[in-house]
Amino acid sequence: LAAQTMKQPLEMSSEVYDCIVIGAGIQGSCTAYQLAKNKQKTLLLEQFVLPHSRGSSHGQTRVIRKTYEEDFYVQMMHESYELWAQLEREAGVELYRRTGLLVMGPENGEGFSRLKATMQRHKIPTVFLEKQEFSQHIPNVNLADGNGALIDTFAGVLYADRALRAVQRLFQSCGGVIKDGEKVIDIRPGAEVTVTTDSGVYRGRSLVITAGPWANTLLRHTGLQLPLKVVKINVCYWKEEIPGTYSVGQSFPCFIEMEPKEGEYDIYGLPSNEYPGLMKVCYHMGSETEPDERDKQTDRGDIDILVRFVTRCLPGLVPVPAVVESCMYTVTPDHNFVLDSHPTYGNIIIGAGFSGHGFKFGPIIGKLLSQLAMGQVPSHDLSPFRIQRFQSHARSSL
Ligand SMILES: Cc1cc2nc3c(=O)[nH]c(=O)nc-3n(C[C@H](O)[C@H](O)[C@H](O)COP(=O)(O)OP(=O)(O)OC[C@H]3O[C@@H](n4cnc5c(N)ncnc54)[C@H](O)[C@@H]3O)c2cc1C
Ligand SMILES: O=C(O)[C@@H]1CCCCN1
Repeated sequence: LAAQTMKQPLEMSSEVYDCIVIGAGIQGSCTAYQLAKNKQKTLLLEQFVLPHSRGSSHGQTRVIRKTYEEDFYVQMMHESYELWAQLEREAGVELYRRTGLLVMGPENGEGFSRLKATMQRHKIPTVFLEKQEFSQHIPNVNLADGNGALIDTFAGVLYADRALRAVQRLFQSCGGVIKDGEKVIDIRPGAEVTVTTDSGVYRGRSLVITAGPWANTLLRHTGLQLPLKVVKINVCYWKEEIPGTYSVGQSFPCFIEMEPKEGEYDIYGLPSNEYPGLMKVCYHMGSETEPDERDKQTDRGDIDILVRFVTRCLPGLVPVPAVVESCMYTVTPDHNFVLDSHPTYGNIIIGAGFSGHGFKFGPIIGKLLSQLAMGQVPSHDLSPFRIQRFQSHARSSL
């Protein structure tokens, strides 16, 4: 009996991978695919059995847009759109549906003005709507007094779950190995990084950590902690009084309401599509949570804000959420991503802190992290995403 219950030592695989990627969310899966495409022998490790709904990449839809205030995001999105189209061709599935994105925000506010200026500077196809023509273009939406409105005409919806599956399949078809249901429990840095899971030991010449809400849990093994806040998002679906009013079929766009009230975060919505008769409208922030105990977080303050917004602005919806699902954001202090090598170990690459807006960048982030892992010069300027910025932030606030 004693022999039966005795734990076997974990076996070290004789194989040395060019790269090991931890975390098979959208960022890790896209990175692994780029590496395999570049003939790198790549292992993708995932703690849960795939597919799962415990991280940040599950659910049927995400917004894709170029509507950003910052030039660097617009520049990355130019290429990301091309890479999504390439993925659609390679996988033979539709991943993007063009719907347009309506942005409403305080007309003379800083954020909305900056957004308008960036759109014009980059010549993004945009329609600027005057107050008096708004309801003719966008029926069943009340534009708040003092708000301006614009439409990014190439924005739309990404089919998220389908995209994740497609990328993982493409990775495997290039010879990549996925081991799911294997949780990484230790990382030993070195010229060859040793990664221990609950069922095996693996070695890689480089390591990419794309662990979403668990980034800091893993980084602890490397002596690094980032200022990341994990929040639970209540993903709310609202019933249409008349089914189809806000649907993709009726060409209703995605929308963002910037800063609905001073001190509040954005509210955004996607046309009804995945659940016929239900429209997704969410608050762009949530309450802090432990990633392993997400559903212990039961704060509904965000839902109260949404009920007020829906009542005021979307009169064709029943102002009580009909379905509430859960997801998590991993938020940095400036809401910009972390895309960098580890400050001490150059062959450990980190993709983290996607702050609730990273899905649309998946393919370009995959390309950039794979370039870092292969020791190449990244093809976009990564200075806004450096870990170093947090140190100067801390110092300047002293
Ligand atoms: C409600 C909601 C709405 C959003 N809307 C949009 C949108 O409209 N547009 C947009 O662009 N973005 C949007 N986002 C953001 C986007 O979905 C995320 O930025 C993106 O999914 C982050 O992906 P990730 O791969 O970093 O994280 P994750 O998907 O969480 O992947 C990390 C993976 O690492 C695994 N892992 C962690 N620890 C270990 C370990 N020890 N061993 C093995 N595996 C491990 C996890 O299980 C997980 O699968 C939204 C997010 C949410 C939650
Ligand atoms: O990334 C996006 O586009 C969505 C909508 C706006 C808020 C963040 N999430």
